[in-house]
Amino acid sequence: MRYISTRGQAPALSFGEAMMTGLARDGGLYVPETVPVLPAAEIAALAGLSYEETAFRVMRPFLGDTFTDAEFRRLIAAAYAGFDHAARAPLVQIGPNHFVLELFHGPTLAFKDFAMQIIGQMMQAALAKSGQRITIVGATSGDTGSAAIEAFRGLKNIDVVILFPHGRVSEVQRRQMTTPTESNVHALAMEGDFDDCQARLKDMFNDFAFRDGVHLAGVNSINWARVLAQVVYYFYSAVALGAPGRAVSFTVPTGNFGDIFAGYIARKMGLPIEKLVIATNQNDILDRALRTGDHRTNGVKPSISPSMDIQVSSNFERALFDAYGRDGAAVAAVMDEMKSGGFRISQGALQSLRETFASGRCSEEETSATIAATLAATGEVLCPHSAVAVKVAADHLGPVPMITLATAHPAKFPDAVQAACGIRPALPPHMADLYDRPERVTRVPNDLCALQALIRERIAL
Ligand SMILES: Cc1ncc(COP(=O)(O)O)c(C=O)c1O
Ligand SMILES: N[C@@H](CCOP(=O)(O)O)C(=O)O
Repeated sequence: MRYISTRGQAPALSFGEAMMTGLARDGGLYVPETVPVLPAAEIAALAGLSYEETAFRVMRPFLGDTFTDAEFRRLIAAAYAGFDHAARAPLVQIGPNHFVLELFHGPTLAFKDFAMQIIGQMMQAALAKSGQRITIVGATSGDTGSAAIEAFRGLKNIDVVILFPHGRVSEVQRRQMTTPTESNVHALAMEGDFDDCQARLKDMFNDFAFRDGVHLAGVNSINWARVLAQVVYYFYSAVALGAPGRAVSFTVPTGNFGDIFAGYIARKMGLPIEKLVIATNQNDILDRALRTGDHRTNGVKPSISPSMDIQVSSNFERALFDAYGRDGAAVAAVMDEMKSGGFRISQGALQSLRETFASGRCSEEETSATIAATLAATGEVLCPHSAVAVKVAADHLGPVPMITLATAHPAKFPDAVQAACGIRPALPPHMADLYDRPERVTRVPNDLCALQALIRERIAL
């Protein structure tokens, strides 16, 4: 199994190399050269298996010889041992043909734990073999950062530096990143929005002297391994509802397009997914792009679903790569246009995207109303991101079961949830004293040189 860049100018890599490399050296994203298809009988055989065994069978074909089977099983067991629900990702029915997949039972209460916990295990195993030391730099709109810190805190051979947009994450998210006491954790509150944080992160990857000097690694969904680990729960939930004998659709609250792209990979692997519905908040570039073909930013507007306050969705590039017939030069050209605000998707590419994806947008008022209505009708308390998806899913219900991804625990966004439905969700016991813990954070400008200097100084400590 080899991985190639969406821009066609970087060397093909093995799984292990792609995981440790992050962004391709031509600025593109790694994708599998070919996606392995699971025969229907193998998908049917997933029925009734544990989440861990499902993860082994779904991810194994992508790994090549990076880990032995026994080693990989051990890493998976360790990754999911800290989840507080036996099912790991339970399905809850909220309507006649509508199910919510709860992805917030991991240690930091967001879906990011599903991938970050296994990446943490895999990277540590790889580093134990190579003896290398790395600097992970991550950009976050709130959830990736805390999940990464949780997965890598206290490790001797890894520093984890997280850039988050100052004032644009919830208080719980911020405290999750600023209260860990381990000296290898560095939380940086940057001026600007998430798109600025992600742009500076990509600048760091594209500065080879810096990248090689600090042994830069990435755990954002830039990293193919992140996307792969998220493919598992599409299989796990669809099979629970009758796949491969019965098709399903998914609605996914979308920001950086990593989660829904994992669903796209599951579909390419043979999982019968009728539609993948992109659900956006008022930062609706992807909904506009799919409806009109015009992929153009109009500025990030802060919302009550802050983790989705994104206009430059990194993984959309991976979808465009397929939609443009895997033509790296064409992808590089549209990504170049993106630097000046946007581009028009070609008719052929748009048609191809529409075969798999549908989309919808949810306003702030609709988000709050959905939290209240879902609680009243079902007893389920949704976080604002999950509510965005439930609203959009409701507009796309059809004959096949709809699975809507609930991506974060409502207690991460207590103010928005309380304002919407009157209930202030409590943090679980392991985080009960979060508001009492001292914070450690550095304010930083949106300036590449200043960031690089600070990171060099920190990792020299
Ligand atoms: C709670 C929550 N929901 C949804 C999303 C969107 O996911 P993605 O960026 O993979 O599209 C994010 C951030 O990524 C998130 O933190
Ligand atoms: N919403 C995300 C943004 C980063 O996404 P990633 O999947 O690329 O890590 C967050 O919570 O940080």
